[in-house]
Amino acid sequence: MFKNDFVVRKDFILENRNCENFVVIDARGDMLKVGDFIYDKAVVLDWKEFTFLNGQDCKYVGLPFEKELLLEKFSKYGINKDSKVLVYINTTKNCGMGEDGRFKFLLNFCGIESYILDGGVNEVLKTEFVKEITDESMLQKSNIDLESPAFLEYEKSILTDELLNIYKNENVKILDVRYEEEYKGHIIFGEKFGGHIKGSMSFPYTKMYDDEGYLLSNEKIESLILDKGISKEDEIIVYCTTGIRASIVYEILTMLNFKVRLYDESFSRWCFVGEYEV
Ligand SMILES: O=S(=O)([O-])[S-]
Repeated sequence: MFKNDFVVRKDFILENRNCENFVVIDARGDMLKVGDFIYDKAVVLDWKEFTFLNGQDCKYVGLPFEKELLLEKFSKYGINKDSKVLVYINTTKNCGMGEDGRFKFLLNFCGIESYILDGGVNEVLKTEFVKEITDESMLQKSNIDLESPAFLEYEKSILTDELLNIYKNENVKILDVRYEEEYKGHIIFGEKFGGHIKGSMSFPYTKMYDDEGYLLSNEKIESLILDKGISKEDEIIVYCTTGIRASIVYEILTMLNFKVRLYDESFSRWCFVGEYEV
């Protein structure tokens, strides 16, 4: 079992259910469909609403908006600085893509206390506080913002220009966390080319989970990273296609005290400007 104060299971829901400032996000967003079950008091959110998506040749695509704007967007859903937020998605077995990590990343950035539900929807179902989406009117489409600029946040993220300067350094370890077939050249999510950043190593985010979609233990995940020849002194850069899968890897490796930054412009942008290989 993965142990961290910010990775919780169903008991956390039961303990906090009646707290006024407790908000549960179902991060499946636009992927939800009729017949799905959600936590009965869940706020359904889609990561795209909180992410810059409108850059030419994918420039800055995947970066968050600036903090004040994110706070304004979250506040429309009853989430503010005093909230205690739990995020869940489908387990990886059912195609969860790390959206829980993405929201945690964004909420941390805004200074909002946030937690990831290990086991995702499985754990929600165990609480029995669920409701079924019975018709289309219960589904909402996310409000995509194509006007606001990206926030170029350097502390947790690395931008393309810096990565171009350091990606060949020996102590910089770049992890491609997409599916292995994408690393090997298969295009699933529309990047310009197949393949991976030259010199990067494949570490599909799904490796962090067991068959039921629960995170492996701290020791197991740590040894998967150490086995790649990466130490706690190395600088790790994680990337995927738009920064979603990489966000959950970023969050978990940060909890394990690795030095990690997120390349959220991702392989989509790298294809236009950087060296790649198949
Ligand atoms: O998860 S993703 O951003 O690579 S589509």
